[in-house]
Amino acid sequence: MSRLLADVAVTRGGFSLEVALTVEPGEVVAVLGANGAGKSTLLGTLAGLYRPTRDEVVLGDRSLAGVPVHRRRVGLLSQQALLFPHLSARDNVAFGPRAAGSGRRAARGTADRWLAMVDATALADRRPSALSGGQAQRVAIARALACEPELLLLDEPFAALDVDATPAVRSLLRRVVRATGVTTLMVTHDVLDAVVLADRLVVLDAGRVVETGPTAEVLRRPRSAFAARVAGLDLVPGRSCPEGLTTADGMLIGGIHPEPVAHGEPAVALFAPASVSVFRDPPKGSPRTTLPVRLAAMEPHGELVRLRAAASATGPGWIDGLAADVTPAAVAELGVEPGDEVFFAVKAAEVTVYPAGREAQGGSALP
Ligand SMILES: Nc1ncnc2c1ncn2[C@@H]1O[C@H](COP(=O)(O)OP(=O)(O)OP(=O)(O)O)[C@@H](O)[C@H]1O
Repeated sequence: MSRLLADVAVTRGGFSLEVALTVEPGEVVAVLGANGAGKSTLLGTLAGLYRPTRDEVVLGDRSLAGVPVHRRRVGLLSQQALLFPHLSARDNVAFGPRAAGSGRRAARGTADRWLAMVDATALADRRPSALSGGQAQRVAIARALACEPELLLLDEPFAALDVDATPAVRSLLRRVVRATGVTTLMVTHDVLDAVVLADRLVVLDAGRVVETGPTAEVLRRPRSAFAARVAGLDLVPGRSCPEGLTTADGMLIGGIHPEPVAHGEPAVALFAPASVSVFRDPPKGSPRTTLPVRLAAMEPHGELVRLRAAASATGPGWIDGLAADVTPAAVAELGVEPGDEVFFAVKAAEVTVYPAGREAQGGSALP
């Protein structure tokens, strides 16, 4: 098992990525971030596909600076299985061991072991055109691992699969990654991938790391707006104050401090959308924090309806994306629809205020 130590900088067109990260031996780290945050660029840089301006990458005891793609011992699995169409599943998996110098029989033996590992023994003689998307991706997993990579890079490995195939391939990938103990970095848009597979999350925003931590910790206590959205929580950035948190534009969000935080320090207020009440008029005499919002969208969310807020033209930008989960009956009673101006209200007892993470302080998550 190998540790990955990476400190890379790369530019693509007008975009710049600067990321330092460590993946411990055998650890699975998921990289999350909005579209265009630089996730694929990071993976491609580690795979050796781009020429970085800073290239300090150490895998195990080897520096990968300037090492070409095929000598890195890095396996890359992308959305599409990208199998060689003219080769059987077995020969696809045997291709890497053959290229690394194994004899034909030995490489086929290796391929058969890996196909068994991904429950694809029965598919060994099939060409890719005779495989379903999920079957092809299982073969692609076997092919990536048959090269015995020291680092496995997964670029949205389930994104091209249909919803029925995804859970089985996801749990299979979890099983083989854990069984092999291969150090793994995975890009995903799906929080479920992160929850099922990843020990730790790294959140990218505009080419920089804005948050990192153990998966459960980041989802329970996100410190960046993106991680909060992924975790299904509302997050308001600001600075800690005795009553809760003050936003950059001076609004007070009443909340409790479950752990000591120095007043005036960068902090985030977190609350669950289900604890937000929605009103057409500002509730009078209420001890709640009341936020004027414009309704951007309404969508089903389990038994509830999720109302998504957009900042009004004159209101603060941090309101954008806040959510309230209310019952269908409440929506009918309110008679609201997208575009309406309404009020979100939340009680101080439902809001927790945490110090903002060190990584987040340099990022865009804070004012
Ligand atoms: N071939 C290219 N030439 C120039 N710029 C590029 C190229 N590919 C990507 N970029 C830019 O690099 C930035 C990061 O792209 P990247 O694909 O790494 O983001 P991402 O986080 O993987 O996004 P997504 O979630 O949409 O896949 C984007 O702003 C994009 O416009």
